[in-house]
Amino acid sequence: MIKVENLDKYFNKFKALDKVNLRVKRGSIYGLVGPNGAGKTTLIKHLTGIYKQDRGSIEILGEPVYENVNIKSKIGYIPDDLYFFPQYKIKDMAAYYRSIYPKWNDERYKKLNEVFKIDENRKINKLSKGMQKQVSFWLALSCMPEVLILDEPIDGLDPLMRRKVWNLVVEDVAERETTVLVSSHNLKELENICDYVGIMHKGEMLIESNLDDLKSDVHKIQVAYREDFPINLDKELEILHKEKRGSVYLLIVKGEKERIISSFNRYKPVILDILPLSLEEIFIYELGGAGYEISNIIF
Ligand SMILES: Nc1ncnc2c1ncn2[C@@H]1O[C@H](COP(=O)(O)OP(=O)(O)OP(=O)(O)O)[C@@H](O)[C@H]1O
Repeated sequence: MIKVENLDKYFNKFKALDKVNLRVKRGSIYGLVGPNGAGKTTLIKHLTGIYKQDRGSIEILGEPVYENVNIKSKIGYIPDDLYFFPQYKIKDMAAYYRSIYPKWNDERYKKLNEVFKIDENRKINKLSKGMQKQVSFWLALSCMPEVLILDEPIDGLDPLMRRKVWNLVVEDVAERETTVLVSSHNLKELENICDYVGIMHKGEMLIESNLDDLKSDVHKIQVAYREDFPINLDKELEILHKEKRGSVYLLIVKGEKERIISSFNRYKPVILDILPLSLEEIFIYELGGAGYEISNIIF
């Protein structure tokens, strides 16, 4: 559905995207994460046909996006820096969208007014930042997009509205098989809705994976032994992080869960707990492996 291959982008001599690959399946939700300046917005601007790549290819629904009006009309896009025409009321902007998006749906527009309870006669530039974000969702979803591309979409929304918006997105995916790519720094919320995750760093795609696979490959372990920590375990296991808190060791270990448990059990621990890793912890650990300074961050 969305396919990016070996995408390079330069801003003058600065390489903002370096051989980026990305695949998003139809009807799935893909979370794009990465530290500030990683290249998420630059990548998104290629997916929406705003930027032209220097190298590589970008296809949506099997076609290149750049200067492709047909494909662009099937994409709903919420940028991080919203733009509305000055002086436009919501209903004017709706009329504009109606004129350029062939699948615009008036019934849906009216229905969504029950969620986004804002008078359509209000001037958009006079609304608060969060209300403008609501309007952008209202309009984007009324276009009945096949692909929804969201750049920091919940920024500025209150907690209740964030939930409502995520519900709408998930409903859209379930009912219409909409394909969603969303960039966000809110990893807790992404974790609840994403099927796939791509972690970017310094213009590269560090990891692209199914969220469940990503989570089942790394484990957080609390373990205590009567004696010292068995040194053999340091060799047997792929230990990514180890610290001592009182008599308990806290470790991040990569590998198959059953094998890890049996290794720890061989040395008869007095405490052994395996805890799931959150997306936030995976993000921090993976970036640490890529040279991002994480020494002041405690797992
Ligand atoms: N138009 C531009 N001209 C020059 N450099 C740019 C331009 N747009 C982005 N960059 C640079 O490209 C890099 C990636 O920026 P980008 O906005 O894609 O990051 P991001 O991952 O979206 O960051 P954030 O999480 O802070 O929004 C940054 O170093 C940025 O300074």
